[in-house]
Amino acid sequence: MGGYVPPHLRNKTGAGAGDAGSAPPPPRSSSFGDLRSRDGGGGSRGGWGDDRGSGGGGGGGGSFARRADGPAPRAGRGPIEATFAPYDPSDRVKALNEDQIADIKQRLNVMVEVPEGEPEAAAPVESFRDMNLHENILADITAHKYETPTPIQAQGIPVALSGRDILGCAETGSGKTASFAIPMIQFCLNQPPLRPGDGPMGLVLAPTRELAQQIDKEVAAFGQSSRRSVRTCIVVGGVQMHEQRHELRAGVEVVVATPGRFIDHLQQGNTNLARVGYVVLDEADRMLDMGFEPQIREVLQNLPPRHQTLLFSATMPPEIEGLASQYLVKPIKVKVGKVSVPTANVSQTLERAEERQKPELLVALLQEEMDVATRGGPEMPLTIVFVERKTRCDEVVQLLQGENIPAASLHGGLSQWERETSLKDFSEGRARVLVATDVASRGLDVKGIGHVINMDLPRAFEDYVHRIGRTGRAGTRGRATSFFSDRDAFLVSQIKTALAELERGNTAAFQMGKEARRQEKELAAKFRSDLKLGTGGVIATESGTAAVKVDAKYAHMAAATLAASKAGAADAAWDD
Ligand SMILES: Nc1ncnc2c1ncn2[C@@H]1O[C@H](COP(=O)(O)OP(=O)(O)OP(=O)(O)O)[C@@H](O)[C@H]1O
Repeated sequence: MGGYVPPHLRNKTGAGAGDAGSAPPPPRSSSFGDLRSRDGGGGSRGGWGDDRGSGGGGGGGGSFARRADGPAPRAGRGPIEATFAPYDPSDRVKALNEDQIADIKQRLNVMVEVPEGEPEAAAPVESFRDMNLHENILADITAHKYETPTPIQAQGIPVALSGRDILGCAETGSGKTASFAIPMIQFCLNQPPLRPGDGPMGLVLAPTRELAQQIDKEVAAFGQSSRRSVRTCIVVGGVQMHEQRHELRAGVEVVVATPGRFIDHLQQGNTNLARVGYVVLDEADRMLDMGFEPQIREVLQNLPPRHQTLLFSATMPPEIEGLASQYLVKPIKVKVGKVSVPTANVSQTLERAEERQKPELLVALLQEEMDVATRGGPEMPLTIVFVERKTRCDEVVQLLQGENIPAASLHGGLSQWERETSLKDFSEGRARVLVATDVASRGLDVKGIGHVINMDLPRAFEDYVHRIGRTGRAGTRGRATSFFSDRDAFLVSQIKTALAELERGNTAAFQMGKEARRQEKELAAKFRSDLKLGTGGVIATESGTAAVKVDAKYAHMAAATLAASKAGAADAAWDD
C-alpha cells in the first residue's frame, strides 16, 4: 500500500504517486447529460430497451495490460453499456407535493443538496415497498428483518435507484451499507446477463478486509433470492490470489474489494472494468488516508463512460469533496443528522491516565463488569479496546488473559486466518474483549458491542468518531471510555467541544482531514509547551484524576508504550 503506483500510471505520467492526483478527470459520456436533461424530474439515465444496441460510448475497458489468456472482453464483440432503468416509485410517493416532501425530510433529519441547474433529487421514501424494488429484494429485506428504512436508506436508496451519483454522509451505525447495497442488486438485476469474460457490474471498494467481508455478507443477504443472477466475490489481501482469480474469471456480478488487491487482479487480467456501471467507495476518506488514492483514481479513470458512483462515509473531510468533484457527476449530497461528530447514542467518558497507569485501569474497568455478571447482573458487554500499535494489541491481550478476561486481538500484523478467528470469537461472544488497532475502527458491525475503550486515543478526531461508533448502532445505546494523557490534550478539547455542541443540539460538522490534522498537530505542540511552562492546559474530566499505583507486573508495558508513542506510530496499525 502506501506509495504504490500502478506501472501503467507511472508510464502515463512519467512520475510517482503525486502525479496520479493531477491526472485529468475521466471522460464523460455525452449521452449522459442529454439523458438527464431529457427525463426532467426523475433524473434517470434511460431504460433497458432504449439502451440496448445503442452504439456510442461503451468500451471503457481500462488501460490495464492484460494477459492473453485473461478474461478481458473478447475481441470481435461489442461492449455492453450499463442500463439505467427508470425509477418508478409507488403512486403514493409520486403524489407527494413539495411541502409533504419537505416534511418527511425534516422528520428524518435529512438534508439534500442538488447541484445548481440539475433536476430535483428523488423524494425520500419511508417504506421499502414504495421504492420500486424487485420482488426478490423485497423478500430478502423481509427475511433480513428490516421493517422500515433508516433515514439514509429512505433518501439514499431512491436517489441511487434514479441513477444519480451520491455523496452520502450519515452517522456511524445508521445503515449506510444497505443504502448502497440494495440499489446495487437492483442495478445488477436490470443488466443484460454476463457473458464469458465479462467483469463485474457492481464494484464496492472499502478500506479493510473485515469491512469488505461485512459488506459482501450484506450484499449476499439482500441478493439471496437472486443469487443465481447476482453472484458476489470478495477480493481482499492476506489470502491466496488463486481462489479469487478462479471466481473472478468464472464471472461474478458484484465484487467487494480492498483497492490494492483489486488492482492486482486487474493488472493480472483476472477481471476488467468494461461492465462496471455501479461503483461504491465506502469509507472513502479512510482509503485516501491509507494511501489508496492512486488505486482509486486508477479505477475511476478507467470506468466505462456510463456509470454511477456513490461515495459514503460518516465523516467527510475536504479531501473527499476534492475527489468527488473530479469523479462524481453532479452528485446529490445526502446528509443525515449530525455528521462528522460522535454519535449521540454513546455516552462518553474521558479519564485521565498516565501511560504507566493504563494497564491497571483497564483491567479494573473490565473486571468490574465481569464481577457484575458473576453476581447475577447483566452479562459483560462485548467490548472493543483500541490501542495505538499492533504489538501493544498482543501485549494487552496477554495481560487480559492473565487476569482471566477472555480477549482476542485484531490488527494488520496477524494472518488472515488469525484475523478471522479473532473476529469470530468476538462476535460469537467467546472473547468478550477485542483488543484492536484502528483496523477495526471503520464499519465493523458486531451485534452486542456495548463498550468501546480507547486505551490509547487516536491522533485524529475522525478516528475517534468512527471508533466509538462501533457501539450505539442501529438506534441502540452504547458507552465509550477514553484514557487520555497530556499528549492527547488537543483531541480531548475537541471531544469536549463536540459533546457540548451535541448537547446543545448543534449539527455543525467539525473540521476534518489533512488540514485539520496539521492544525491539530500545531495546537497540540503548543498545548504541550504551555503545560511545561505551566501556563494552562488543565483538562477537567468526568471521572477525576484518580492516582493509581502501577503494579510491577505492568511496568514493562508502560515503558514500551512511552518508547513508541512518537508521532507516526499509529500509521503502523493499517496495512491493508
Ligand atoms: N432498515 C433497517 N432496519 C433495521 N436494522 C437496520 C436497518 N438498516 C441497517 N440496520 C442495521 O444497523 C446496523 C448498522 O448498519 P451499517 O453497518 O450499515 O451502518 P453504517 O452506517 O455503515 O455504519 P458505519 O459508519 O459505522 O460503517 C447493522 O447491524 C444493520 O444490520
